[in-house]
Amino acid sequence: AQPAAPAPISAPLRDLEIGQLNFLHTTDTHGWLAGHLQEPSFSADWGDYISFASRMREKIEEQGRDLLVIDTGDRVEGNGLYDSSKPKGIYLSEILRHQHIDVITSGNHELYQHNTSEAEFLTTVPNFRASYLASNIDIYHPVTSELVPLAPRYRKFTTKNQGIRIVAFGFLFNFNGNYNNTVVQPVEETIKQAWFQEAIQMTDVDLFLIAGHVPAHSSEYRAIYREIRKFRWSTPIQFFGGHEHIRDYAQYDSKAVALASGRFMETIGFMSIDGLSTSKQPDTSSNPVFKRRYIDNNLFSFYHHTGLDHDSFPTEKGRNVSRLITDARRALRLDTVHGCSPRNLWMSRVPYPHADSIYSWLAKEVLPDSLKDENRGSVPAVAILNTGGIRFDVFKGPFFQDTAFIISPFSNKFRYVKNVPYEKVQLIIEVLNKQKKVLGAPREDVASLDSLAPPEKLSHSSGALSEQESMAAVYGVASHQVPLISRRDDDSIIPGYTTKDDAGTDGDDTIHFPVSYYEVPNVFQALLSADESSPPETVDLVYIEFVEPYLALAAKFARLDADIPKESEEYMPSMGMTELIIDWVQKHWKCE
Ligand SMILES: Nc1ccn([C@@H]2O[C@H](COP(=O)(O)O)[C@@H](O)[C@H]2O)c(=O)n1
Repeated sequence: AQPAAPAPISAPLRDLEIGQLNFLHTTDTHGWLAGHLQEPSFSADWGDYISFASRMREKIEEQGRDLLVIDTGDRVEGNGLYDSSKPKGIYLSEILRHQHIDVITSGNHELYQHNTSEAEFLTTVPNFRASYLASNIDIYHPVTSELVPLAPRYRKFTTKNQGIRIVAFGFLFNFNGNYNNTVVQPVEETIKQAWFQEAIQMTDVDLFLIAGHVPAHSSEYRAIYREIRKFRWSTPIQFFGGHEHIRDYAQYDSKAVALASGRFMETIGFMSIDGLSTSKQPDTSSNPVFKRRYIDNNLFSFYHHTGLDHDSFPTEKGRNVSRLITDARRALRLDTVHGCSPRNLWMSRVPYPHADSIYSWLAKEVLPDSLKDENRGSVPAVAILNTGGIRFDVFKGPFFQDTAFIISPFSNKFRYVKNVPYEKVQLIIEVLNKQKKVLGAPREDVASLDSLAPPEKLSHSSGALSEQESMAAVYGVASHQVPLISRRDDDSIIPGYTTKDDAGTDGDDTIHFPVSYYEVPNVFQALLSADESSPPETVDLVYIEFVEPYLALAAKFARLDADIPKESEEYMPSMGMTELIIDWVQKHWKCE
């Protein structure tokens, strides 16, 4: 773990059930390779994970069984370790590559920017060679400009000890917010292609392995499942997914399941399968048994599951990688303290608006104080920001350089349109928050207004949680994420994930009591340079650039006669959201 990481807190644990074939799974790590330095439950780093995978492999292989390691993308954007270097990501790929990964795929965040997908193509794909799969992503080659697959479409391999014959794929959900140097083919089209048809109709396959940056419960995975079942009605299928940042498990039939393993290095997903046919014992009538576990990413859990301790657990490679992370964090000055937060500020543990909501803090304090374009003098303005642009909570106490990138990693700029009636702005906000879809939207990604909000909200609208569970979540019953820990006086149980999935309520390795979850709107607004007692007649409509396509459609819906992409200009060009927050904290949150 990192020198500054808090020690994990002991808690009651459920064991892992080792099978014939076992998996460790990460997804949506978003640069959190140092682990969580303010949360004991998630305080292990990528070096510890390397030791964990290696020790688990030793334990499993001693029994003649197999272990595969999977990562399903969104490794970038979301933490100072990735976002604060110039250029972004110069330390991350070197740290990542030391983990042995058997199947690795791309997420949407690897494709938002031109240079991110090129770095993927030129560095991460070669680093992981045959393990990187891209079944539905192409890239314009940086040198030849030819459209080529980002990585191989699929891979057939046989496991080392058991001889399990696997055909593996690597998918991305139907994403179209990518920069124009990549092409993401819709999953439903990809599965009609000859290469996919040939791959799923191969004989001598004991398991189809679908890794992807795709929610466990999703139309994309259902389409793949149906296509495979048309030809292979009884071959076991193991899906690994992500994107919604939740722990989730879907049972498609008795031989086909999907696991999603959370976000931000909070969770190491574990799966085991028993009863598979193998090259040594081909038996098509096998009845596999699937077991899943969501491991809290901390050393207490790792020691328990490996049966090792402080001295026997770490591997040399793991220790070296932890050191690499420490060095990178030092070079990036991520421990620099800009101020001290007087209270916790939550994304979804309190409703919005609320005195302890991070969005209320931004809307009422940070933006009115700091978002000002000198060229606009005292013209009143309303700023519209998507809640999904804010990625994490702020904890009471030191506000580090890293904290700024953790809560606001994206390099989105502000833009504005002049002279917009205040009433129209309010109508636009209502459309963005209340309408499920903007009517007549020309592009699928733009149509889904849920993409403006944090990804966890998607699981509520996509049905990963039942309506009842979703309501329970909104009313603060279901758990979602864990803030700074305080033990309940009466017992050893600490707050944390209490996941409910298709297999029940026993998935989490650590037994927790739940924390509350409230749904947030898609966008929130801040009134700038205005007398709050009476609303202005017209305002500058300021917005964070990620919302532009959605805003343009909502504006049409609200009958605002303006072509927003064409008529808008940069607002306060010198500052992005991250710098603005740092600046505000330095001025307002002195440490005592
Ligand atoms: N430049 C960006 C990129 C993304 N967002 C927000 O993040 C969401 C996607 O994140 P996932 O981890 O779910 O893939 C996206 O829908 C936006 O809400 C952003 O604000 N700016």
